[in-house]
Amino acid sequence: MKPTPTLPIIDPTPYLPTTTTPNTAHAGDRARTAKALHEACRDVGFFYLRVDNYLTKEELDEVLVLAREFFGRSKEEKEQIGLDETDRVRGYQRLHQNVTQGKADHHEGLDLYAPNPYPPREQPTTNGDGNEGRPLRPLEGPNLWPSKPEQFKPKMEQWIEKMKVLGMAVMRGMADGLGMSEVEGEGLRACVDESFWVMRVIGYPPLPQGADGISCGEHTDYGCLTLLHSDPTIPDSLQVLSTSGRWMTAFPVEGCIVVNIGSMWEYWTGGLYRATLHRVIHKSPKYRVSIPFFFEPNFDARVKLLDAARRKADEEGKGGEVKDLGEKVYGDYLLEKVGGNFKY
Ligand SMILES: O=C(O)CCC(=O)C(=O)O
Ligand SMILES: [Fe+2]
Repeated sequence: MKPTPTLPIIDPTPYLPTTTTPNTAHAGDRARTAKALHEACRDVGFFYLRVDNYLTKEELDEVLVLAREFFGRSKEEKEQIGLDETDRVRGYQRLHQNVTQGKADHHEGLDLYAPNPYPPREQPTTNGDGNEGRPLRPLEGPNLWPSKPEQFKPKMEQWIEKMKVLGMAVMRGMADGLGMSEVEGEGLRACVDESFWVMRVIGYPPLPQGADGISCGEHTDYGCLTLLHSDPTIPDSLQVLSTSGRWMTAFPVEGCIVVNIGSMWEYWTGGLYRATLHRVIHKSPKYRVSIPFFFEPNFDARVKLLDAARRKADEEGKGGEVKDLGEKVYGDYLLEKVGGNFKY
């Protein structure tokens, strides 16, 4: 018997763009989705998002197959696109190179980001031998793509485009869920319409037998929405901390991805919505792959308490729980965070 899902399942279809623009979904369907998003973000910070109306089974499967194929290639080949080859943030990270709270994680990965976020500046002076005179700043370099498997880059690029649209649809639903006016919704969307997205392709070898290890240490995500697609055949790896303080397993549900909200939503809602702690403990014998896509604010977005969040909290008798956490420029926050992520 299949276990009952521990998280709510939400259908974003009424907010997805359709061939008839704008989406002519029934207002009642939108309201149901918006309410479900609000409750999930307020109560758990995690939910399942139905994507089987939006992505074919083939699309869902092929990116995982390509990820698995990439990790199956030789160490030398993978290290050719290692983090050290560019801005020390984009690229391949070997097993144990990623660190969470000072401890090495038991996974390897490939990190991809939206293009260079910095305004153009003068070309670096050369140091006489034709080499550039200054190192790249973090995030300044190009993404490093594997040349094999050949379909990796084009298929992942298609996935990125699909996830951007999906992220925006969820943001529309969340704006309605908070009771935002049309103008307020526009304001929120203007903070994410050029999302400085991040995508990680992660490979988890099983933890050594008998070890009490952790594959990815407990953490909250930094940004806005994490859209996580992982191997549906591996039941019990991702764990989410429930409000009662117990770890619960977010096992994969067919036709769904797992979504959680990051710290930026805490700034937007003064803590009404929570970025929930989660971790990965992968013990089963099969190598696990997962592809979290982080739909983040624009690099220069100024994130601060939304009036709508205050109103909503007051309406629900939770006004006292909302704390103005000040303003964060998303890109600055990201740079603070990525600096501590790796052991070089
Ligand atoms: O691989 C997973 O299931 C989760 C990964 C994760 O939490 C992260 O990369 O932030
Ligand atoms: Fe995470």
